[in-house]
Amino acid sequence: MSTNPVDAVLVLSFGGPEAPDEVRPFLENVVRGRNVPPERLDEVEEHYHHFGGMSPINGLNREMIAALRRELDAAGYDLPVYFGNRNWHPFAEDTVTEMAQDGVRNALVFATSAYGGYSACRQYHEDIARARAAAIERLGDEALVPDLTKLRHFYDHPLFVASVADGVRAARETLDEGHDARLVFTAHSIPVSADETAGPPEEGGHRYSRQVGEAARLVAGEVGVGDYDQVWQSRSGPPQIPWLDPQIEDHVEALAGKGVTDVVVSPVGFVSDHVEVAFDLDTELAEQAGELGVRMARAASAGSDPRFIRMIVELIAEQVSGAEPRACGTGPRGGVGCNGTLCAPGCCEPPARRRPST
Ligand SMILES: CC1=C(CCC(=O)O)c2cc3nc(cc4[nH]c(cc5[nH]c(cc1n2)c(C)c5CCC(=O)O)c(CCC(=O)O)c4C)C(CCC(=O)O)=C3C
Ligand SMILES: [Fe+2]
Repeated sequence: MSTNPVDAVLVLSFGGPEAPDEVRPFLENVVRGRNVPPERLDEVEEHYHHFGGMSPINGLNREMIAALRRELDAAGYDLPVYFGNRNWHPFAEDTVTEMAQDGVRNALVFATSAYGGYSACRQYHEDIARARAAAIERLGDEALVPDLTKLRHFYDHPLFVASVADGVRAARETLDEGHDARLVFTAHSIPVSADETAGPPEEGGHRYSRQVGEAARLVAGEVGVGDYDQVWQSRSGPPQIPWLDPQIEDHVEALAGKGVTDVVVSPVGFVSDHVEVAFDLDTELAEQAGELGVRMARAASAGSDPRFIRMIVELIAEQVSGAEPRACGTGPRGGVGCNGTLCAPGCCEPPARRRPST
């Protein structure tokens, strides 16, 4: 923890290309050092070109930041909000250097993921450490570079749950048979081995899938649906490596086979309608559903709801003024670390780098 008062907020996200010639270099950044086959990359490149080489993610994050600035002002917090990414401009390295030059000493980091796990949490701690190291190298003085404390997981925050639930309610209204529609929650699949090591070792793993499951349960409860499904999407990596299943496309096919005609799909695993949502669900899955004769309504993700922005302010208040964390679930929670230290020792070990167990 820093001894300086909190003097800024950094919104840290995944990043996405904003022009056709940025797509390939962006993808190379995403998969650097990972086991993603080139054919998969070619396929994903096409998803981005489907939208003119432009991911909506940066624009959506800029809108989120503008709303957060207004909400912080309204709550009486005089904190500038910065924007940095893992995989594309504005890179976190450049933003943290700029923060140092602006005299920021102690910032809170809101990472755009609700969950634990290597991809959803630990990698953001790594981004923070890398960005600070770059700024220290460029400025030649560690004392100039701000301390950065990542805010906690928020998958069970009542305002997150309420935002996702409202999306489900609105989607249901667009279907004639909406109230009988099958409710399906979806989140990004990860390798089974990564889920096994998600969370601190003493917790026994599976923090990511347990938190996603809990978020789905809480949202279903809020909209009064007892019977729902929670599945996975956007699998990559070689087919012989197991990832969390079922995939949503297989699941919708199975539902159609059972005679289901109406489906509401809620992307509870994501905070905004970026390419994973706009292509994998709104384009590909919607087309498949149409061919199967299934009417599909995609629920909005949480990030577009004003209560989501109020939630970010509450997470900030937890750190600035010791406000009591609000949570409506019973699952494991973590996410907080300063300057890239992990939530707990050995938390969310990436499987590929795990030491041999002999
Ligand atoms: C858990 C999780 C989240 C949710 C948490 C969070 O939001 O942070 C997430 C979000 C996102 N994933 C995104 C895009 C991509 N993810 C990829 C690849 C991968 N994702 C993984 C996991 C996750 N991903 C994993 C285990 C891989 C395999 C390679 C690796 O281990 O890294 C690839 C490479 C090609 C492919 O394999 O599909 C792309 C292009 C975008 C941006 C979309 C846009 O540009 O609008 C966003 C928000
Ligand atoms: Fe991803």
